[in-house]
This record gives sequence, C-alpha cells and structure tokens, in this order.
Amino acid sequence: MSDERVRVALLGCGTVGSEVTRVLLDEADELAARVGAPVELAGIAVRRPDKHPELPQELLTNDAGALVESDVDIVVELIGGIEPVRGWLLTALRKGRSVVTANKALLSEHSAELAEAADLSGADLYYEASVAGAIPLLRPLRESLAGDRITRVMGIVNGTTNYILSAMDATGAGYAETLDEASRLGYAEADPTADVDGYDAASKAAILASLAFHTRVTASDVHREGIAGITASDIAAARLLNRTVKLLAICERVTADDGTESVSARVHPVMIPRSHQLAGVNGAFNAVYVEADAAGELMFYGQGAGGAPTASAVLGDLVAAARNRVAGGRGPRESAHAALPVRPMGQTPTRYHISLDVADRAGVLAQVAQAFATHDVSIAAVRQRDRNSTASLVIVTHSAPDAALRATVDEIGKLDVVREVVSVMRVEGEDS
Ligand SMILES: NC(=O)C1=CN([C@@H]2O[C@H](COP(=O)(O)OP(=O)(O)OC[C@H]3O[C@@H](n4cnc5c(N)ncnc54)[C@H](O)[C@@H]3O)[C@@H](O)[C@H]2O)C=CC1
Ligand SMILES: N[C@@H](CC=O)C(=O)O
Ligand code: NA
Repeated sequence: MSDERVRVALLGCGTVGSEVTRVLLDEADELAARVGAPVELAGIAVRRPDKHPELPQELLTNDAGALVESDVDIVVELIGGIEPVRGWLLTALRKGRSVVTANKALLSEHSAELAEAADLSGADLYYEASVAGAIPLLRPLRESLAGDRITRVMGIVNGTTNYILSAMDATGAGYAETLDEASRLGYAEADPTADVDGYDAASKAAILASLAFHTRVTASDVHREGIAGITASDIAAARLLNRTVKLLAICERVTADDGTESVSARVHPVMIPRSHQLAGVNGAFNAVYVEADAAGELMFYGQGAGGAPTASAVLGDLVAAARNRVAGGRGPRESAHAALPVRPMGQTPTRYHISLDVADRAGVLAQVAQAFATHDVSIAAVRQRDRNSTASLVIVTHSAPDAALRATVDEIGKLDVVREVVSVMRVEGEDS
C-alpha cells in the first residue's frame, strides 16, 4: 500500500452526502485496501456547521470555495444545482483535482466546459450517480460498450415520478400526498418540480444520449413533458387497455433514408402494456434498456434514488478516481466526436392513444376519422362504448411524426361532435 494519502473534499452533506461521509469514516480501512492508499476525508463543506453535531467538527467548513482551493486530490460534489457549484468544479478541475459528482442538472448543461477543463489538467470527471442512482449505467456506456454502436436507450430514470405513478396506479393514491412521501424518503430533488415537470429526467436523457451517441446533447435539446398533467382519467384509460403509465426517457439514433444520422431525445409519459418489462418497475426503482448493434438488447435495473443507493455509485467513482491517483492514468475522457444533429420532436415518429367522449349519433366516427386522414395519420385500433347520449371512443394510432399527431388531436378537439378529449398519451410496446 502506498504511504501517500488521497485527500478528499466533500461538498454538501444532505441525503447523499451524509451516506458518503458515513462510509468514508466507517469503512476507511476497507476503502484504503481497495484503492491501494489511505483515503482521507480532508473537509466537508456544509451550509451551517452548527447544524451537524453528528459530524467531526474539525472537518466542517461553510466555505466550499476555500475547501476546493485547499490541498486536496478529489472533490466530491453533492450539493446540486448549477451556480455556484459550476465555478467551484471548474476551479477544481483546472487545478488538477479529480471531480466526482451526482449533479445531473449541472452536467446536462455544462459537461462540455467541465470535460475541457478536465482534459487541460488531466483530471478525472466521474458522474455515475447522476443517472439512475445506484445502477451501473454510465460506466457500461462509456467503457463496456465503447466498441459497439448504440441505437437506443430507453427507460425509467426518475425515481420520484415512478414512485408517484406506481402509487396512483396501484392504490389510486392522490398526487400531492405521494409526492410528499417521495420527498420524505429522500428521492425528490430539493425543488421537486424538477422531478414532476420532467427536468430531472430530461437532464438524465441528455447525459445518456451524449454518452450513447458520442454527441454533445444538452437538457435544452431534450423534448420534455412531466407528470403534473396526469389525471386519474389517464390512469383509468390506460387500465381499460391493460396498460399502465410511466414517465420514460427515450434516446434514439435516427437514420434517414439518405443515410444521414441524427439523435432524438425525449421525456414524456407513455402508456405501456402491463406485460412490458418496464411496467413491473415500481416505486423509486429505475430500469433502462440499451440496444446496440452487436450486443443486442441489455437491461439495467435497480434503485434509482435515495441516499444509500446513490452513495454506492458516488463511492464507486471515488474509488476509481483514487486508484487513478495512486496508480497513474485517467478514466475515460469525453467522447463527442460524432457531433450528430438533434432531431426536433415534431419530426420524431411516435404513436398516440386518444380517448374521447363523443355524441352518440351517425357520422361521428367518419368525422373523427377524417381528421386523422387530413394529417396522414393512420389508425391502428378503435374501440367504442355507448353511454346514454354519449359514446366513448378509444383510438390508438400507427406511428406518425409527432407534429402530425398533435395537429390531429387539436383538430379533433374542435369538432362539434367531440364533447371531451378525455386523455391523450403516447404509447410504446405491442399488446400481447
Ligand atoms: N437524493 C437522491 O436520490 C439523488 C440525488 N442526486 C443528486 O445528488 C445531489 C445531492 O442530492 P441530495 O443529497 O438529495 O440533496 P440534499 O438537498 O439532501 O443535500 C444537498 C446539501 O447541500 C447543502 N448545501 C447547499 N448549498 C451549500 C453550500 N453553498 N455549501 C455547502 N453545502 C451546501 C444543503 O444544505 C444540503 O444539505 C444533487 O445534485 C442531486 O440531484 C443524484 C441521484 C439521486
Ligand atoms: N430526484 C431524483 C433523484 C435521483 O436522481 C429521482 O427521483 O430520480
Ligand atoms: Na448510475
């Protein structure tokens, strides 16, 4: 074992940071054996040191900037958000300190400048915990699959919304009470609108698309819809079709007829058949499918949120960065050479489920069908149920550009014969 210590600065000691601290202090000998040198916690930046009587007081500071500038080898950032963290991490990387972070909000907007700063000094930048919590997913994309051609990454990447949707589906629980529970359990972001409005999943989709397609994709490139608009009617409409509702991140490599390639990345609620493997992913669990030319289909599953699971991924990165310090060498650098354009959502082929209450009289179906024909959208299935003077129509389309599907829904909503558009949602997967 090397005599040289690897000195670690920890920024933030909340849900995830407190679990990382516990392991660093309690499992110091074990970590040293794995790294090949002692790993020393040099300081912990917290907002209010007086609020942390449980931590070694000599390690605490409220000056994260000064801790980053001090004599440390690795900075572990578990505060979250973009500023002031971005400045601290750029400073750390420019000074040659390796960075381990779980901060998807920052990475999905600023990974290019962080990667450039890391390259200039030769430092490592690791962020396994930023997507799908404990699940080893970014390392497989960056390393194990680096020789393959990935075509699709799709899955459930936000634990909070999956926890809420699972509860709504299983027990009919209300949205607000379930969100409070997800926050109490440490799954939700400090501002939970990042979860429910899909920002967190969009950040993760940007990170996944960047790694999968060797292209810089930022959160603003990702089409984003959250679950705030999901109602009991949507859940009931899905149930009638033996489907359930999940918030999915879908990243695809799209090849046009002329062979040119682009990338599509989107986050939105989707109805999937109950027989689909993602339908059985409940609570704060995440699951991600990766499709690659040679590997075929791979599935990654596990705890996507929570202090201890996320700390597992952070500590794995910390050990990797520490080993590089001790043995020399670097982790994988940014790979963005493909620089594919991002395809707008309107051009992305999707399929819709549309549930309508319509007047129960002759010619209604023809008017509705005409709206589909006008936008060149073909219908895969129609189901009708009569209720007094109203009928309920459930329509599932074939694949069509999303813009055409949206235009069809707008037109249908304006028809006199349509009393209410009850539910509109994209669908994935075939009914068995
Ligand atoms: N909680 C989870 O399940 C997961 C969280 N993450 C990410 O991990 C990071 C941390 O998340 P949590 O631990 O859940 O958040 P948290 O809100 O529990 O902890 C953040 C801590 O940073 C502290 N902080 C804020 N400003 C500070 C400053 N200027 N100096 C020192 N400390 C400061 C806060 O007081 C708080 O204790 C975020 O980037 C989050 O997105 C990633 C995966 C899962
Ligand atoms: N708020 C996030 C935490 C993990 O990334 C989630 O709910 O998934
Ligand atoms: Na992960």
